Amino acid sequence: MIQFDQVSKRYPGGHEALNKLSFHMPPGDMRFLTGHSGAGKSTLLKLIMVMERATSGQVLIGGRNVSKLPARKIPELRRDIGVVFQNHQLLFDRSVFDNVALPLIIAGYGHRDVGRRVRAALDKVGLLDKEKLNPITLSGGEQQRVGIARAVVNKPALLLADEPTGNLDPQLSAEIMRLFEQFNQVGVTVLIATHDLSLIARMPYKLLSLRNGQLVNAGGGDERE
Ligand SMILES: Nc1ncnc2c1ncn2[C@@H]1O[C@H](COP(=O)(O)OP(=O)(O)OP(=O)(O)O)[C@@H](O)[C@H]1O
Repeated sequence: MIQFDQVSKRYPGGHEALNKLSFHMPPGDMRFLTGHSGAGKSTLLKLIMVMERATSGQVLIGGRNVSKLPARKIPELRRDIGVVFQNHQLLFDRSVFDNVALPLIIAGYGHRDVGRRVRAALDKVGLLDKEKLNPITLSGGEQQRVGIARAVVNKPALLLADEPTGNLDPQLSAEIMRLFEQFNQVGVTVLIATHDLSLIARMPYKLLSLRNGQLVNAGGGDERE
């Protein structure tokens, strides 16, 4: 599903954020991406979403080499990738329903399909009864669940998350992780960048650990094994 071959990323200004990174994550896998602040976690996720381009090496997503993907093909790729951010980036001038519906409306789904899919996504994250509310009235954990519903409403094969529990207490963080596990159990490939080592210590998933732009567990194995 995700394959990096000797991928380096140098930002303008000369900083090398990633250095000859190689790993393979098969479809249906769930992994945590860890590393110190500035290690390159967000850069790695941005290369998968083609928000940034590799300076050298190849990034393959679902067998497609996205390093050279023409700009006009990027929206099609992104439709198959759900993304969850730490600050969830919800729009506070519209309802929970409308926030979750946004990716479907952009993709051109009809009214009936939108309603069906949005309610299915809200049901999965336990927020079906909150669809009419403005997300500003929800708790931090609930807002993050709206963000997750929006990320999965398109039924993406790949779900990426960048510090999705950064603002949440340990109990809410564990609930959010359980949601990611549920999506993984139905076949979604899941990659979660996190600083929260205590949260993931008891979870049975492999780590991709970065240090200064390099994998410290090269080959994609689990450094805890
Ligand atoms: N647009 C950019 N221009 C220049 N340098 C950048 C840019 N984005 C990131 N960097 C640099 O690349 C390195 C890796 O950054 P990145 O955001 O990938 O790290 P991270 O592991 O996600 O860190 P954090 O946990 O703090 O979010 C850092 O040194 C950062 O300053």
